[in-house]
Formats: sequence, structure tokens, C-alpha cells
Amino acid sequence: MRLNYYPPCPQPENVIGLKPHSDAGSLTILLQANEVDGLQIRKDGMLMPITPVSNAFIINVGDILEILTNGIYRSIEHRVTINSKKERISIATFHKPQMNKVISPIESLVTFERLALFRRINVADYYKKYFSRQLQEKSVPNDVRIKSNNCVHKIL
Ligand SMILES: O=C(O)CCC(=O)C(=O)O
Ligand SMILES: [Fe+2]
Repeated sequence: MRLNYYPPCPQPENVIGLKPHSDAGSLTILLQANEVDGLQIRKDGMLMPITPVSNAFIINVGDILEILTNGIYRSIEHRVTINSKKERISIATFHKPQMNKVISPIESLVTFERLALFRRINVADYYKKYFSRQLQEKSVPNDVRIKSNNCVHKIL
């Protein structure tokens, strides 16, 4: 679980609360706790604001769910901007497999029509790769994603 605190800044255009990223885990349950704007997602290439709704959680698909579903569920790129007057608080709960497990696309979702997009990887190694990079757009580490011309019909 992570508690995010974003202090106000009189020049919000010069700062960023949280750089664009997708969450590493399978699902994130997010509460925009004090209902201040700032969260944006990238949809069809455009950044769009997610206006807080009272007593509602946001459910984010993370990179591990994208891997497990062989890309059928796509993780979502998002970022947080800063408000000029109001502080912002959010609470994110990250759900993920245990560190000693291995993840790969679910076998029944790998077919000749839908080749494997991701390699098999140990969860601990996956997180090591994730955290050894800067937050950047969609986050599935490159060497977990299989290059499109090398896609396979069996999980590696
Ligand atoms: O503060 C937010 O609304 C989003 C937080 C977030 O993306 C994260 O903690 O990964
Ligand atoms: Fe996030």
C-alpha cells in the first residue's frame, strides 16, 4: 500500500506529481482520498483527467495482468499533476503475485492466432527490473516483452 501526498505548488506547470507510468502489479485499487483533481490517464494517445467520485475506488490494470492475459487486458499509463492551491492525497493498494512465483501468459491465451507477447519470468526478478528503471510511460521491462517478429506460440 502507498500513501501519496502531493503538496500544492504556485507554479504547477513547472512540476509533476508523479511521472507517467503503468503500475507493475496485477491490479491497483486507488482512492483519491481528499477528492482533489490531478490524476490523468492516457487514452487513445491523449491524456485525460479522472475526476474524483465520492466514495469510489479506481481500479487500474497493471503490467502483470497484461502479461498474464497475454496483452488482452492492457495496463494503463497514468500520471499525477499538481494543484496550485490544494494539497492532494491518494491511497494506492497494489495487488501482485508472491515474490517466489513465476509469471507468464496463461497457456490457454497463447494460440497460433495470438502468439505469446511476454516471456516467463520470476516475480522477484520482474520487480528488480521494474524498480531498476525510472518511471516511464508503459512499464513492462523490455526484455520481458517478446519482439513482434519473434513472437512464439509456446510460452518461453
Ligand atoms: O495519486 C494518484 O492518484 C495515483 C498514484 C499512483 O499512480 C501510484 O501510486 O502508482
Ligand atoms: Fe500508479
